[in-house]
Amino acid sequence: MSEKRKDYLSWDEYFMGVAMLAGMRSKDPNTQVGCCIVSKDNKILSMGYNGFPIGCSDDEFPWAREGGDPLETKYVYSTHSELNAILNYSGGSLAGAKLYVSLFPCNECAKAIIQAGIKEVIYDCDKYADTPSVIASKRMMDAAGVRYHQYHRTNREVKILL
Ligand SMILES: O=c1ccn([C@H]2C[C@H](O)[C@@H](COP(=O)(O)O)O2)c(=O)[nH]1
Ligand SMILES: [Zn+2]
Repeated sequence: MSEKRKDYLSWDEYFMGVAMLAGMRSKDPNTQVGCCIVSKDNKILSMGYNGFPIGCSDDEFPWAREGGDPLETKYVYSTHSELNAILNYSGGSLAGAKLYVSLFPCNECAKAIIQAGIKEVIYDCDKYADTPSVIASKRMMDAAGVRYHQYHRTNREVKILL
């Protein structure tokens, strides 16, 4: 009898891979963020990516990062991947869940994560670690007992023909 496969994805690879795949739906030209929320017993509960709210056209609202008028930048309109994933969940409580995300959550997402009862955050990139937003995020998650740690990249290449 043949043995079971040995090179299957680990749970972390699987969930971070799903988060990264979700991020590939983002229309943000600079930073695409994906998120995957998982139950304590490793079941996927919800996913999300950064984008504009329903009814706010990707073609009409601005994707710019800078400009004299804040109303002409994406920041005042985009819904973050973590918030989308939390809001996309229609199954009841997310208490005790884990959240995989490709970018460290900002302070606004940290508030939503804490209030949803999510207990663990696994993130990939932390490129805004020095900003007040991420410093505040870590401060709030520390105070609220939300654990966070960086995903350990395995450098496994996953090829999917679509
Ligand atoms: O917690 C977060 C923080 C940011 N995002 C999204 C919001 C924006 O669409 C991009 C960041 O764009 P930059 O050009 O790198 O400033 O990331 C998120 O989804 N979650
Ligand atoms: Zn955020």
